[in-house]
Amino acid sequence: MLAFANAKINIGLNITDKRADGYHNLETAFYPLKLYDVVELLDAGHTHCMVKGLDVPGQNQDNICLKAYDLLSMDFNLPPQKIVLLKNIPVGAGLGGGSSDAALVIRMLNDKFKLGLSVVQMQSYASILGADCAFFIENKPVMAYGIGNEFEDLDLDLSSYFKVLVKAPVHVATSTAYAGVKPSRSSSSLKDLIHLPLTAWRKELKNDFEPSVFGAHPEIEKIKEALYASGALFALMSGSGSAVYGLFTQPLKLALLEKENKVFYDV
Ligand SMILES: C[C@](O)(CO)[C@H](O)COP(=O)(O)OP(=O)(O)OC[C@H]1O[C@@H](n2ccc(N)nc2=O)[C@H](O)[C@@H]1O
Ligand SMILES: Nc1ncnc2c1ncn2[C@@H]1O[C@H](COP(=O)(O)OP(=O)(O)OP(=O)(O)O)[C@@H](O)[C@H]1O
Repeated sequence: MLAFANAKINIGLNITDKRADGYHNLETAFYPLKLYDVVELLDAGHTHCMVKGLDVPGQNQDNICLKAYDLLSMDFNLPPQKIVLLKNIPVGAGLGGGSSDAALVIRMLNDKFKLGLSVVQMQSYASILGADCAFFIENKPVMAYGIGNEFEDLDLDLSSYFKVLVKAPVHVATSTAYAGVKPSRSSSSLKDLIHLPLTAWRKELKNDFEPSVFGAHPEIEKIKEALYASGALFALMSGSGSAVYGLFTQPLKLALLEKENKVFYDV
C-alpha cells in the first residue's frame, strides 16, 4: 500500500500562553499544501523503516513512522511491516512533514488492517505523537487551538493563488523556536482577521515565531522581504520556520532566491 503525506503552512500564529506541562497554547490556521512525502507499507519479517530522498536527522529506528506503528500495536495485533519513506518535505522547516508522515501511517494501518478507527480516534492517537499531528488526519483548512490539536472548520480556499515556498538552508528545531517566544494574548482574534480581504493580511496577520527566528537567522527575514518585493500579496514564515511562503496572483519564477534556497512552486 502506497500513499502521500502532504505538508502544511500556518496562516497566522499567535502563541497565547505557556502551560504547566511546558507546551504552549496557540491560535493558528492550518492549510494543506501540495508538497508530499511518499509512504509505502509492505508486509515483512520484522518491522523496520527505510528512508530515501532527503536526509532525516537521527536513526531510522527513531523515525516517527515507526512510533506511529508502535502506538497502534499497543492496541491492535498488527503484522510486521516494512515502512518505506520517500522524504521530500524539508525537515526543520515548520511544514509538519514528520507529523504528516506519522498521521498517514495511522490512516494507512487503519485501512490496510481494517481497524475500524473513526476520525476522532485516529486524531487522538496522532495527538500522542506530536502537537500538530492530528491536523493531518483530515487535512482540511482549520482554525487550531490548544497545543494545536483542537480544531474548528475554516472556510478558506487559496486555490486561486500561486503559492511559492522557500526553504533556506537552515534547520530550526521546534523546541528551540518555542523557547525563544514570550507568549502574549492578542487583542484581535486570528479567526476574525483571517476573514478580512487577503490584501489586509500583510498588515494584520503575524507569526509570533518570526521576531526570534529572524533575529537568529536574518537570511530568513530576507526571503520574506524578497517575496514581497517580487509582488506577493502575503508572505509569512510557516510554523517555527525555516520555510517562508508567498501568495501571488500570477505564476512566477524566483531565480535569485533559487541560488541559495530550495524553492517550491505551485504548492
Ligand atoms: C510550530 C508548529 O508547527 C505550529 O503549527 C507546531 O506547534 C509544532 O508541532 P509539533 O512539531 O507537532 O510539536 P511536537 O513534536 O509535539 O513538540 C516539539 C516541541 O515543541 C514544543 N511545543 C510544541 C507544540 C506546542 N503547542 N507547544 C510547545 O511548546 C515543545 O517544546 C515540544 O517538545
Ligand atoms: N518522518 C520524519 N520526517 C521528519 N523528521 C522526522 C521524521 N521522523 C523523525 N523526525 C525527527 O523530527 C525532527 C524534525 O522535527 P521539527 O519539529 O524540528 O521539524 P519540523 O519541520 O517542524 O517538522 P514537524 O512539524 O513534522 O515536527 C527531525 O530532526 C528528525 O530528527
